Amino acid sequence: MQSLSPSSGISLKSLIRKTTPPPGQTHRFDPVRFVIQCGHRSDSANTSASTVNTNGAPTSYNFAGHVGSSRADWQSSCAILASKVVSQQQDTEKTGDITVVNGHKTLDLVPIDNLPKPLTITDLSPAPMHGAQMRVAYQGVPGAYSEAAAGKAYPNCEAIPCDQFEVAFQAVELWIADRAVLPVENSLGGSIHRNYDLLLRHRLHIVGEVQLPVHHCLLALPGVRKEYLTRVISHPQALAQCELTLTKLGINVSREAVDDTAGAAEYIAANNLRDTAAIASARAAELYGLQILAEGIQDDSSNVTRFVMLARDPIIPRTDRPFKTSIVFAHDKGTSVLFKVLSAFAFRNISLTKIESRPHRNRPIRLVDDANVGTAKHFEYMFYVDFEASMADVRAQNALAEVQEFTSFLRVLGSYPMDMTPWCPSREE
Ligand SMILES: O=C(O)C(=O)C[C@]1(C(=O)O)C=C[C@@H](O)C=C1
Repeated sequence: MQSLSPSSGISLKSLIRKTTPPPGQTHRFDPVRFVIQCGHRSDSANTSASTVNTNGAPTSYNFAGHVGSSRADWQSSCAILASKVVSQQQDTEKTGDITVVNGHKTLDLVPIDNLPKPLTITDLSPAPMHGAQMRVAYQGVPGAYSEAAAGKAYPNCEAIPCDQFEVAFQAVELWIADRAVLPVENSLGGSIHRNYDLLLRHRLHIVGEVQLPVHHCLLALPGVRKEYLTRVISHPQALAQCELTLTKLGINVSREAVDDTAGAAEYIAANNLRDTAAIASARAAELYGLQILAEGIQDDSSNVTRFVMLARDPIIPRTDRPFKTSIVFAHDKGTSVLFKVLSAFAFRNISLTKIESRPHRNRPIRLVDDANVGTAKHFEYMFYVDFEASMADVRAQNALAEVQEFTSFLRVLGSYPMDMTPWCPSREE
């Protein structure tokens, strides 16, 4: 990955040069790719979601939905799935430059001049850039874990800092970046809900995943001691991941949320704050001239954040290595469909690796009237499921053909190689 140390001084203005996209590609995104609007059908066979990518090459997922044995057999064999809905953590909704979670106060970050500045919404004029080097958008400033994830996903990339997740999505859509690398879940802090919502709102495709061991440090200005601290600032996920350890260290001062971990370090350095510590990476300490007061302060030594890589076009799914597929679906009749959908995977021995539910923003409430007892108000959800199979695998195609029967909306977010990096939790990124 290209270094974003202060000496490199990449200016974001240079990222927005006016060039045209490569031949055969356009700025427009095909909203139908991998989106299947479906109704109920009695026959499940030969349903095909055939689409064309922007290079003109057909990308087709054929859902031939054949169910090989009786429904009663598989319904009983997968009954265990019914209780497996994952509980959710707090939302990390971002608004503008500032994050507010659980009443944490927010801060305005004062940037340091010689580091690349995060893209803002106003930088996003549709002015594409397409060079030989992969440009990868991430949320945060240099030294953020997301920057390390971008480097792990694309080792020789030019990492482009963005001030919001939304901006990273748009940077790819507008050809300012070739890929975005964004966190979706952490082993301690849970899901990054904002990115689930954005995955649905935008038309990018998941083309890969990286799992990054996250090794947090407590950083302060040189000479500052723990006793001087009146507050600890960081990304809300990082605060959540270190809560118990901070208490054990006797640091019972206020916690305040900012947009990203490295941004917290930058803020302390830029404002010469001697009463404030940041939770961030050792690389952030180096970049912003802070000392490490404590290392490895995450509540679990094997703390891992999973990031997804996003692109304008999907990759061709394969079967010669482990693949994962991510889908999102909803149903007009609410959550009763969930068990049926999950059983389509259980029946075919396809393991699920993640289930997430988010409010159905277009139709958040469903009213069910009963003349005798009144009106029930059910909340409506979008369900996100990751499963361990490639879309090139006939089992996955059959499972999705069946899912399509049970759902009113189904979209394949991507089918991509699983991160199979050998387990090395103590390694610092
Ligand atoms: O703030 C950062 O450094 C980030 O990259 C963001 C983020 C997150 O969104 O969860 C990524 C990894 C860590 O889990 C903590 C924070």
